[in-house]
Amino acid sequence: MSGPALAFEDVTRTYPGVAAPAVDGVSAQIAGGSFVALVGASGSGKSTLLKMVNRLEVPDGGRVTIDGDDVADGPAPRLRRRIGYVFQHVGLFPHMSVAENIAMVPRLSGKAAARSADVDVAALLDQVGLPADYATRPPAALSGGQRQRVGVARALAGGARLMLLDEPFGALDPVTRDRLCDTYRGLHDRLGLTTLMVTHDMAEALLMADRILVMAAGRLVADATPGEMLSGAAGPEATALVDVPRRQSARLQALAAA
Ligand SMILES: Nc1ncnc2c1ncn2[C@@H]1O[C@H](COP(=O)(O)OP(=O)(O)OP(=O)(O)O)[C@@H](O)[C@H]1O
Repeated sequence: MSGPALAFEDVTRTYPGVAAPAVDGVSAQIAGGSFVALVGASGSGKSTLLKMVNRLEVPDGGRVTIDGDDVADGPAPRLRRRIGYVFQHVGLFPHMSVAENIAMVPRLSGKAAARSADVDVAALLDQVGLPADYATRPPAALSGGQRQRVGVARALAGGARLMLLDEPFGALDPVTRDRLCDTYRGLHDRLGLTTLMVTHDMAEALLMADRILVMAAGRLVADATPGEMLSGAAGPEATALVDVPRRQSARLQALAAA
């Protein structure tokens, strides 16, 4: 069974006091079980688009649906139970243990009596590649990469099958980042999740995602597979983004050959 389908239908969001819309008439269908990366220059509207899925932002026009249900219907906590959300500085509660942090989300999102004991913390830690005895540690006793792993475990704790990732690995060193990307892609496949991930790293998008959406000035300017992006078939904006890792790779190869 795969995660839910997600759809953006002509979605627009203009922040109060700002003339230009942050998101401007975006439409996209994301199939259940797919891994989609959202890329584009800083300020192009990626985070705003993502936040309209879990109602941290509300569209002025259009709608967002999950398996056909408008996210605007019903209480926000019920919606957020269906969605895992991981962002750059994952925001663990410092005075709680790792286990308490992981069990916190079901409680916040309204699932009655979800104490640490109700969530299989050891299994979740195992899924994100952390030893079970980390459960009793405070977040301060973890590295940045380990904290992000706990963030992923917490996002999965409520049983969500739709994951929104906003630069989840952005603050990590490249080696840790690479490992965590592998762990996460493995999890996505094993659990049959639907994932929408904002990233600034085009190489990461190309290597991790099934499909890449490119935003520029609030609009969707390309929607293509990594192969189409690399072949130049996805248009000039996409090609310009792909050229960055391509040039870096060529320079490295030249260095190695020198
Ligand atoms: N709360 C807000 N109030 C006013 N304007 C905002 C607010 N949040 C974002 N914006 C503006 O909306 C536009 C899109 O912002 P958004 O954070 O969605 O872009 P982004 O592509 O995720 O950027 P980045 O890659 O830098 O995180 C930007 O011009 C930004 O300044």
